[in-house]
This record gives sequence, C-alpha cells and structure tokens, in this order.
Amino acid sequence: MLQLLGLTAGYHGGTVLHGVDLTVAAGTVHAVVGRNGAGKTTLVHTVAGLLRPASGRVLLDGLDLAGRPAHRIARAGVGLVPQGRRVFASLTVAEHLRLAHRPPRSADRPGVWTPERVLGLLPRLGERLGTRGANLSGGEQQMLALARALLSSPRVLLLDEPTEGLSPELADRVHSLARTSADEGMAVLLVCPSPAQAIGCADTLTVLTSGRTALRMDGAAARADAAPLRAALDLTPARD
Ligand SMILES: Nc1ncnc2c1ncn2[C@@H]1O[C@H](COP(=O)(O)OP(=O)(O)OP(=O)(O)O)[C@@H](O)[C@H]1O
Repeated sequence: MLQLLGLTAGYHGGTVLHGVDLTVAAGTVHAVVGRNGAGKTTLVHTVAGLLRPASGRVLLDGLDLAGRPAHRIARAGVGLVPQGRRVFASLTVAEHLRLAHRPPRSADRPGVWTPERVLGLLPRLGERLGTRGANLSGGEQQMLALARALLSSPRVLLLDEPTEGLSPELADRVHSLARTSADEGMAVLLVCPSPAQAIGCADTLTVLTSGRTALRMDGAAARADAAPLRAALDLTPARD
C-alpha cells in the first residue's frame, strides 16, 4: 500500500502541500479531487519523485521513498501517467512500448501486463504501432501514456487527470483499466477533474483544498450522499 504521512512540498521556498496524510490500499482506487490549483499535481509529482518534499514520508509497503530520485521510485514500483501525457515525439508507439516493458522480477507485483495484453485492451494503439508520438491524436497519446505505465508492472499507479480531453467512451476505458488494475492488487491513485468522476469509480476519496486534506470518505458513502463532497469542494448542485 501507499501511505503519505505529513507530506509538505512546494516550489521556490513556497509551500503548496501542507502536511497531507493519505492512504491508498492495495487493490483499491483512491480518487483525489480539488479545485484548480489545490495541489493535486504537486501531490502526484512529490510521490513520483519529480518534486522533493520539504518534509513528510512516502511509504510504499513501509519503505520510505520520500526524496529519492524519480527513477529509483519508479523502480520501486510506482508508475506515473502524468497530466499532459508526455510521450516522446520522435518515438513510435512500438518503441514506447518496448522501452517501457519491464516484466515483474518478483512475485510481489500485482497483475502481469504484457504488450499483447495492453494492446488487446487498447486496440487502437495496435493499429498505430509504427506512428510517432508527435503524430498521435490526444486520445491516442493518453492511451500510450497509460500503456507505458502499466507495462512497467507497477505496484502503485498514479494517474493525473488521465481522461482529460478524452471522449466519454475512452474515458470509460481508462476508468475500467484503473479498476482492473486495482482488482488485480495495484494501489491506484487517480486525480479526477470532477467529483462526479471520483464518485463513479473510487473506493475511497480525498478532497484537497489549498494543499490540505479537507475531506476523506468512502466512495460508497459519496455515492449514497454526495452532499459532504460537494460542500468540501464548495460546489452548489448546479455546478457539476
Ligand atoms: N513548477 C511550479 N513552480 C511554481 N509554482 C507551481 C509550479 N507548479 C505548480 N505551482 C503552483 O502550485 C499550486 C498547485 O498547483 P498544482 O498544479 O499542484 O494544482 P492542481 O490541483 O493540480 O491544479 P489543476 O487542477 O489546475 O491541474 C498552484 O498555485 C500553482 O500555481
């Protein structure tokens, strides 16, 4: 499982995350929601090692990864689908998949993701194997970013707004892949642009407000009554 304890981080001496505590159990999807600028991407980047925390711990099955370089954190089993996809413009889909594929070396990795399995679930990528990143559509780039993360056989999958700009059909596909990954034992942290999405797919969720945990609740409780979630986000029913 992934456990964040008192995570504090920011930029250029300023603080964005103020002592965030958050737990994502193996086999579950944990959604993080919050308004623009609440610190969601900062949280994901700090966990992934792209940003060094000022203090706090990032525990992966008890091992503290806080402050380690990103490649070490990836090797420890943290996969990232960054906001904005970040695929390589000059590499083809097939090259991306080949570079990303890291068969699990130990039995502690949940699920087994092979290129064949990923392409079976994302068949559009299979049709674009020879296409360079720069020539993929936004949705195809998003699929590729997800495929790349899965092929690294992570124990924790960080998805930063992975459905941004996708059609409803593709967005459903992404959520169902997140669900499948969790059902096979992965801990999935999903940054959601809207509370409706979080309610639809999360086992547990956190609302971040100005870099602080404003609310933590079960997905089932949020599905039964979304009022506390909306109140934490300061949303009136008409806004979402
Ligand atoms: N590289 C950076 N340098 C300085 N400040 C930054 C940097 N990245 C983000 N910030 C600031 O940190 C705060 C949190 O940004 P962050 O991107 O984490 O929010 P977010 O919740 O992911 O927002 P959004 O929903 O708009 O993606 C914002 O005030 C933002 O301006």
